Amino acid sequence: MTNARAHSLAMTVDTAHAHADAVRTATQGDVGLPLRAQGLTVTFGGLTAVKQLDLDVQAHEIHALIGPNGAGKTTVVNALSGFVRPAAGQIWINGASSPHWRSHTLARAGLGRTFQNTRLFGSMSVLETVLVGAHSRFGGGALAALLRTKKAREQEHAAIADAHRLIEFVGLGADAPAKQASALSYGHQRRVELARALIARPRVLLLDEPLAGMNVSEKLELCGLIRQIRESGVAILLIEHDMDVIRNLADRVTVLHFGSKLIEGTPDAVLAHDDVQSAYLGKSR
Ligand SMILES: Nc1ncnc2c1ncn2[C@@H]1O[C@H](COP(=O)(O)OP(=O)(O)OP(=O)(O)O)[C@@H](O)[C@H]1O
Repeated sequence: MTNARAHSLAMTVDTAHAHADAVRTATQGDVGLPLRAQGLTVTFGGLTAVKQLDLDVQAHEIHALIGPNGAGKTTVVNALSGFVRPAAGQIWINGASSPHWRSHTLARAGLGRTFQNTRLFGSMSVLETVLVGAHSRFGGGALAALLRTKKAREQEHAAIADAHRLIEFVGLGADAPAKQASALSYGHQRRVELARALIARPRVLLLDEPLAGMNVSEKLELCGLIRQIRESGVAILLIEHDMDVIRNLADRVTVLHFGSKLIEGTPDAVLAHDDVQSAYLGKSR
């Protein structure tokens, strides 16, 4: 990595520090759940896309968020990850809440995400792309980066070592770090995205349709990887349309319908429920 790139990486960290107080002064939730949302409401003009949603993601669980097209799933993930400002409601990450969550303060509090469509930057290598995700971890700020302090150098070395480890963990080959990320196959790009999210050491990871566009064997492999991520201690909120994947992967399922929670429970119980059959699967009772 060039010095200029290392500096810009560390500079972005300083912005996160500017908002750290918001997290530090946050009210402590009464629970240390990786993620809790209460009364979450998101509006777009006259449309209420998410209504009064209560959602908990427990430690070590894969929690699936399902529902028909337009039910509000992506909007929930966008609100939970600071990309959309909720009209109402409160979000706790690891028991901490803030009235002003932004994506970088959420990341520092322990929340990571991937996107419905891969977002990899033009000419960056896999290693550089993954390192972009590390900025929320760094301390020291812009001055330390400019002065190339010992601490800044140590953090950079630790992040690079972590990036290599994670690139291997997500199943990319030994030659992957130097490759251009955007030139990889679609399935491999999704793995790069996972490594980029994991390097921030999240306690909860929001995955928006991580298996979309994959063939059956790619899906199976990625399901295995998602399980490994859960086993490594990261709780997961997963948006997914494939019911076989839900049955296979999820510990708990929340069904959204017109922005509200229809039902929550185990995959078998939820998918067998009459309301889900009619509302989500389009079957008549
Ligand atoms: N930025 C926006 N501006 C206006 N309306 C929006 C915006 N984003 C989402 N919506 C609307 O909010 C509702 C919920 O959309 P959302 O994308 O969250 O649903 P979804 O359950 O993720 O759907 P899908 O399964 O098709 O991805 C829809 O009616 C959608 O048109």
